[in-house]
Amino acid sequence: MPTILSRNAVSAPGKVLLAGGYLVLDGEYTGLVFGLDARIHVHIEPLPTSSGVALSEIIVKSPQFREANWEYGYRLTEDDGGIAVTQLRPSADQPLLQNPFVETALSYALTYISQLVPHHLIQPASISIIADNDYYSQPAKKRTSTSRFLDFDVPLWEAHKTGLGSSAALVTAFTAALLVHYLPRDVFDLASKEGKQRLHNLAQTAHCAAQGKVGSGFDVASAVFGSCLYRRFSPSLLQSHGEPGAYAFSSKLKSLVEEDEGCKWDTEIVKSAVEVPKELRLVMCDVDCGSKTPGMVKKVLAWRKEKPEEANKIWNELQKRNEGLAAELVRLSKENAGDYSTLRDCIDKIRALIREMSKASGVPIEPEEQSQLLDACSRVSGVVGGVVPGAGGYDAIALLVENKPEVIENLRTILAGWKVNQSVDSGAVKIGKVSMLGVREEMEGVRLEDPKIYGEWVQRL
Ligand SMILES: Nc1ncnc2c1ncn2[C@@H]1O[C@H](COP(=O)(O)OP(=O)(O)OP(=O)(O)O)[C@@H](O)[C@H]1O
Ligand SMILES: C[C@@](O)(CCOP(=O)(O)O)CC(=O)O
Repeated sequence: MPTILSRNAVSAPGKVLLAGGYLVLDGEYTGLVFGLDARIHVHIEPLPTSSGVALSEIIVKSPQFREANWEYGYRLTEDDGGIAVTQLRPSADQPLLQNPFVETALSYALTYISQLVPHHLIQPASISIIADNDYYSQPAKKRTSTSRFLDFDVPLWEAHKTGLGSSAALVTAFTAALLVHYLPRDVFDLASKEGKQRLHNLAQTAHCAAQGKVGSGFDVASAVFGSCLYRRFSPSLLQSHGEPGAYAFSSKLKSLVEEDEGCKWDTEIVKSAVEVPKELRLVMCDVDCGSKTPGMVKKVLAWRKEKPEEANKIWNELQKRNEGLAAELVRLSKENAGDYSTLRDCIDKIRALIREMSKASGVPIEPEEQSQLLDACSRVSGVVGGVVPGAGGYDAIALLVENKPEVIENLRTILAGWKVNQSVDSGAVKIGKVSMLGVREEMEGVRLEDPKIYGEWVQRL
């Protein structure tokens, strides 16, 4: 039996953008983002060459899902082009199922690593991705399981994602696991401020490349740093580093990660501005309808470009109310006042402005059906209030509630029979069920994990 030299495991939290959706795309504004205690975990261990794999091969799998195995060959390219990653076909008769987030994160991380250690030290590895259950609406048959990590027993593309930011948490944890695995601690230390900053820069760059667009990056920032008040980086930072295999890509990526001259990241992360009083908790509810966020973003930005005065008046007022919400949460955390009337008023004013933006832009950010759901929840004793998080639409609601079992139970009763009707373009009506997720806010960002917690999910070689 080959000796396993070293195992490493890292996890990164999911996210909820409680305030600042759309505004956070513009560096003039901020977003209030909370990390969640639903994490994406990545376990990595050496793949002994005695297991019959090629000298430069990395195997990635998501054992909770079917057909979720990806095998990659990797090689150093010429002209400083970095590490080229090629997905290997398991067998001639099997289709090649790609995972752009895994493949891109692998290529970017190995390219950066190859700048810091000799190529021959980048040995074969086996990587397992394991997700906490709330990232996907688990099918009823799996609901009763007491296992911390469910076997979803479906391919990934059949899993209903719940909007907790799986790709951002995945790319962050995956990138961190590779850096921890291949770099000595005196070169990269995940626990250090510098280490987290370099991870942030690399994960943001890889995540944007994998998704093919440069969003605000709030989700990767909260995956790295945890709950924070977030101001985005300048999109121009990611305009000139090229792609793996291109001339000098490797040096450009290293400069971007290590913030050499001309590559300074202007992201602002303020942790102290974000707290939830210990008497309250965040409750996330998944609505299994679904809105197309990219289309909504495009339409809102088009409205702002066409009517800048109208839009900026709403956005500037929203920014003030969002800052007020964050400040009230911090005040309540310090004073333990127990009087949530001001907090409820902050939430109500933010919702009114979001509805005004919905009407002005013609985008259903807080559609009537979601307003009715939020109002019904807010009438439950102990519920302070709630919003449509992030881009809004029909996907989800986020509530701030008193952390008492009876409040959660009363809320669950209201939600059990609730249906959200979403009119779709064809005129049909999609009916969405509402389910309360088990997640709550968590302040901590990316962290090392004890590999033992994965038990049978990591098949020992
Ligand atoms: N457990 C997993 N294992 C491997 N890849 C995963 C896993 N979970 C998510 N992914 C990858 O992330 C992609 C989802 O990213 P996408 O940008 O579509 O949604 P998202 O906004 O990140 O998701 P969410 O709905 O969780 O907020 C999946 O298509 C898959 O490639
Ligand atoms: C609309 C936007 O501001 C937030 C989207 O948030 P979410 O993916 O709906 O949680 C887009 C972005 O910030 O990238």
